[in-house]
Amino acid sequence: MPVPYKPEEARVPPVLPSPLTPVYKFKIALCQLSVTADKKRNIVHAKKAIEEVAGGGAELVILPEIWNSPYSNDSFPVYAEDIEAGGDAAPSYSMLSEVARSLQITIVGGSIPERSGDRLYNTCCVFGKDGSLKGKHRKIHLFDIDIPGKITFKESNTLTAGQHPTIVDTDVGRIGIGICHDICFQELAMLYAARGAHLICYPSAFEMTTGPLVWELLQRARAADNQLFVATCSPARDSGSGYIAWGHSMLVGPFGEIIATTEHEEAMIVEEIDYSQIELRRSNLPLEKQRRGDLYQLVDVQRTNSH
Ligand SMILES: NC(=O)CC(=O)C(=O)O
Repeated sequence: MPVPYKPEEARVPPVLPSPLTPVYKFKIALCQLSVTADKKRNIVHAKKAIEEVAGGGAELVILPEIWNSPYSNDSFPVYAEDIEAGGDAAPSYSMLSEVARSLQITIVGGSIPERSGDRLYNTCCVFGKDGSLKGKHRKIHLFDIDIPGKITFKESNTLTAGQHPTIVDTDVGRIGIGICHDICFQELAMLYAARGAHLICYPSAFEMTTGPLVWELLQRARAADNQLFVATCSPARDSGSGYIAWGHSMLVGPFGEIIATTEHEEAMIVEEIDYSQIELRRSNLPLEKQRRGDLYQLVDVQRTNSH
């Protein structure tokens, strides 16, 4: 006898009730920053950029992956900050907290190398309008790649992978966080959607081989498959650096449509997000109801384990 299909059973319900009404508009900013080997300059530069976009009305600001340091295994240990210690041990982290508080905005603080005991992580901190740390995402999927003649890079030579998905309730909606290579894993985005995310932010640094191939494709797929907003933010391209970023930071809507994008130079985008588009898309094309939970299921392993 086939098991009867009940769509409501296939859905992993959100952990928390959604904090927002379905209609909610605000401005998001993507700061595609130039990054140098001078950490102090990078911090001052990022602060200025955040002030500039907040002046343009941004209530949520996203920075790039590894914005305070060159993207290299040699640099990660040198530029790493002890986020738990804070203060002088974490100047990039402290600046973000302070500027979120003084400007009363939410910041998805890109990522920085984090030192915790004898381990290093690639870590994104999310700050609320009061400057408090709302969430900390350690990159779950490390970027190890070997395409001979094109790119060979192994983050796992120095970094340890994070162990937890990160979803944060903020004044500008429920936000799932991934860092760059995390975008390649659809299950993570599905999990965030199932937990009620309105937006997934991926601070990123795609490079010159993967960038032209899959960067736009992955962002649009994550947004369209899950019918939510996706925002990415890359460093600006520096052709003289050891790791050359693709750039092309992007905001994608729940139809998979590109709302705004940069080229590869330093650039700031300030653009409106309207969360009512999520409801509209989901009523136009109710993927959640059409999903065949009798044939396949998303398993939320950590929720399952903790219950
Ligand atoms: N920094 C990264 O994780 C880069 C990446 O994922 C890529 O494909 O490029």
